Amino acid sequence: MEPLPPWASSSLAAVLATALLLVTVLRRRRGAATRKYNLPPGPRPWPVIGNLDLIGPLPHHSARKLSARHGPLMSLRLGSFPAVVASSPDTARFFLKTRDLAFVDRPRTAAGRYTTYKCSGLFHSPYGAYWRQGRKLWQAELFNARRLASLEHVRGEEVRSMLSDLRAAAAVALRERLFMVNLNVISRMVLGRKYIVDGAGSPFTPEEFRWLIDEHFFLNGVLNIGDVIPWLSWLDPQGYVKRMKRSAKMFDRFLEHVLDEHNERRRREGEEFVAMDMVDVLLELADDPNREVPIHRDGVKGFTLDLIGGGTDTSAVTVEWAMSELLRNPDVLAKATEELDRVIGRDRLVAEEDIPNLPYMEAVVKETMRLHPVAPLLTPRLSREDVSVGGYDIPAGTRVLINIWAIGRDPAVWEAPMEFRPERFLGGGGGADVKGQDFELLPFGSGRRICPGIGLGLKMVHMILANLLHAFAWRLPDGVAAEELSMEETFGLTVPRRVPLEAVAEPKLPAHLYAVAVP
Ligand code: HEM
Repeated sequence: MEPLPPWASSSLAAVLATALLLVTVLRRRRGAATRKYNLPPGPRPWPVIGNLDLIGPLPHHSARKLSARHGPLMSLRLGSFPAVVASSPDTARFFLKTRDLAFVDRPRTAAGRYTTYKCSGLFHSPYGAYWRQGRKLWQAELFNARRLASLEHVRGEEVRSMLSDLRAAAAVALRERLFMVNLNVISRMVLGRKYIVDGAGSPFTPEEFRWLIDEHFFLNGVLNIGDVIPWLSWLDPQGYVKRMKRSAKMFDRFLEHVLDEHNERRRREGEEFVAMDMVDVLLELADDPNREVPIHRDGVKGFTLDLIGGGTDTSAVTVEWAMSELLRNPDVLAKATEELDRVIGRDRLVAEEDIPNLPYMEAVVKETMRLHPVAPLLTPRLSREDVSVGGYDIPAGTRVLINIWAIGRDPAVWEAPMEFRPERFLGGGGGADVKGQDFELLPFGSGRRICPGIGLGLKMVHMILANLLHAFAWRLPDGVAAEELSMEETFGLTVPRRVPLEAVAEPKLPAHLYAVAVP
């Protein structure tokens, strides 16, 4: 047996070893277990831990290696639960389109229970009337085209503010800037102001708030042993549940403060009240007595957390990967810059309405999402019923992982897949799209659970990346050769670079374009 992966502490390893021994002995006594289902091929599982020993710190890499041996539809056992991994466009299509409804549920996790009000946001919500209503409301009320357009000035102002800050810096660690610009945009769109910067009246200092957000992201991305081996959950061997309860309590204090402030304005303004941000909209929706399923205060807080969680890290991580690839591929960087000079000129910044006129930039974003999807295994689905495919059975209760990272690097699907070549998306209609219809490129997922923030996410990534390239000439710091730039990843709720990218930015536009007055 291989050594246990890093998620296993030594006390946990001792508990598991004892349990493993017991279960093995009991099994021998009972005789070989009868196999009811004809599962897809996969590695033989151990009692108790299943195949957890084969999952390393980068699960999408481990799964790809295993799939190369067992095939594009592979069985695994994750602790107590059966799982399948799809790693070809055809198998992805089967789960996300052909039988989407059978695989639309989510596994229950401690993070959903403790960090988002017993799964009252969309992300962790089980399939059912509450989730269906939530999706409709996101589409119709929060992310409709009119609302997104009406908040364009917020995105523009915050991007400008980031450019202004960058102008004062020489070598920059981009990640923090990218995280902050996205958080500021989301805060203003969702909460009405930038609580992390402008903490006035907030229960936390900006530093505490920043810590809280990091903790929330971290805890939503961990592999919590109690989720896969439920009878060990009472032990909380990694201490994650304790941390989840603590951060949830702190976040709740913050969200209560936000909701109180919003309700206070509604009371004060009475008939004159107009919803200014998404929390206002959510509170109005929660007040509607004709809702199919009531939205309680916890629901408003759960959706708000989803908006902050979904909208911050995803776009920041994508832009950091794009900048890394561009700095490693100077010819691609030169072509993207040339397009910006030609289409925008040097006397203004890039606006959202310019994006459709920048096909090379769009191709750079697609190519980044092919090689560096922020959620390489999408987010786990759960089968709601027994399903058969290609002569194999997938029992109800199976976790489904779609390895879009492996699909993006499959030589059977992509020519020279390891090369960063945006040109593959040019000509002939732009090649595959990212909106869930082309199963070789699924950075936002597909089907009923497709990312509901796709419109905002794409706007943010394009606006930030295009303006970074337009406003500055970029290079790696002295002594760092392009071909030596590390492209290692680290796994969590998203998959960012292991080592944050550092680069040197030299302003190239007239000084007045960097001047801002942001509220
Ligand atoms: C570059 C930006 C983004 C990327 C790459 C991305 C990617 C994803 C992916 C892969 C999923 C899982 C889809 C599936 O299981 O099939 C997802 C779900 C989700 N995303 Fe995004 N996302 C982005 C931006 C956003 C934004 C801006 C928001 C909201 C402000 C958001 C909110 C959500 C939510 C709430 C879900 C869960 C939906 C559900 O389970 O019904 N995302 N996203």
